[in-house]
Amino acid sequence: MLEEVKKSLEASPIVKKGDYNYFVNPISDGVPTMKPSMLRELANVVKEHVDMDIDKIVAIEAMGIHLATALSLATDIPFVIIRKRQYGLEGEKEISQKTGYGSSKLYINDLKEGEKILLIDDVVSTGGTLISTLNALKELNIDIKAAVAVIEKGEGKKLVEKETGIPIFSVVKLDVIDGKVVIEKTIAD
Ligand SMILES: O=P(O)(O)OC[C@H]1O[C@H](OP(=O)(O)OP(=O)(O)O)[C@H](O)[C@@H]1O
Ligand code: HPA
Repeated sequence: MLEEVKKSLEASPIVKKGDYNYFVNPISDGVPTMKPSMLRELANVVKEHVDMDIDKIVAIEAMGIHLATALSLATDIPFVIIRKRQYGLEGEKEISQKTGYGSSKLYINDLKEGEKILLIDDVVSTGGTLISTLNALKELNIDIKAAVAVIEKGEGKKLVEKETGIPIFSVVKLDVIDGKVVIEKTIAD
């Protein structure tokens, strides 16, 4: 199980973004090409391990979108996207997002108080994105039933859990060591 995912991650090229070692992979970048079998397996793993008694899947642009789409098709649960584009719709909430290599704004729309959601993104690294997003969702009184970062890189997941009190489900834990992706564990181990 997850052999294809592990192989693909271990083959990831590493590029520098300043001092940050950024791995490039179909799950986190759509580059190189994503195989449907790998995307399907990831959606099924999340579906099997996470409580799907929710009203909506919520994805973070950009690289949560294909994961949310696959999960939505596997579960018939609708999804909404936290966008990097501002619409100015009534009730829109702006978030400031900071990663290990950049920052931007995110915009939450179409989530109602008390709605049961699963938040999904591709990677948790420094934890900056999930901390600001989960805290904003909490301020909106959204009922966060689960939070998923398919790939856990480094130690940021623990920080997110400490800062938000929300457990993060991840499928693969990895790090970049000596210019290579090293898999530390997967949910199947
Ligand atoms: O834990 P962190 O250090 O915050 O890193 C994780 C975030 O970094 C990436 O987003 P990014 O905004 O770079 O790009 P994307 O538009 O390609 O998803 C990734 O998709 C996560 O959202
Ligand atoms: N690779 C891909 N996506 C990411 C990374 C990375 O190293 N860090 C945060 N998002």
